[in-house]
Amino acid sequence: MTTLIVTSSAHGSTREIAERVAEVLRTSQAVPTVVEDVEGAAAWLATADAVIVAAPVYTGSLAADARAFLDTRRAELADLPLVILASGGAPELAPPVREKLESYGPREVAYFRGALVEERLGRLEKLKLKLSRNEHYGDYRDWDAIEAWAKTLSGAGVR
Ligand SMILES: Cc1cc2nc3c(=O)[nH]c(=O)nc-3n(C[C@H](O)[C@H](O)[C@H](O)COP(=O)(O)O)c2cc1C
Repeated sequence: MTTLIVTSSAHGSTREIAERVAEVLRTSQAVPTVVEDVEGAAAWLATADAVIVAAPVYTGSLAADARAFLDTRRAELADLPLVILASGGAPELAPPVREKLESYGPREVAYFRGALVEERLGRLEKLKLKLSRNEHYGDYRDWDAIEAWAKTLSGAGVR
């Protein structure tokens, strides 16, 4: 039984969340877990017994590459327990984003605040942030909550 965590992470903070979830699954849940960037993840789908897609919200939508993965792999994902973990700067996941993510039929959509480090961003990204009123600079990742959530995943079919 292998769980595949598919991650999209332009600036690395979602990848670190995915790695922490994987560590909890492996060590305290004894679930063999692979973390793969979204570009290389399709090759692992055939060996996966459950899939977690971990991706950030950018300008009001899940990262485009993660959405493309969910769209193009919809048929394969329909046969597997699927969990979506979104991360973002806002305190809550915006309802339209949650609604869109629920449309992929996951067992669960989880949301955790991520990290937004000004020095890592380009000019255009900073401008987009300003325009979308998402300038929540800081590291808001709640590692205790992330680890506690990872321990509940067997309830969502991750074993
Ligand atoms: C250009 C840009 C747009 C963003 N838009 C949103 C948004 O609409 N909603 C939100 O909650 N967070 C938004 N964020 C914050 C990111 O989702 C957050 O910083 C996330 O942790 C980044 O993940 P990463 O380090 O894996 O790239 C945005 C960040 C950037 C750089």
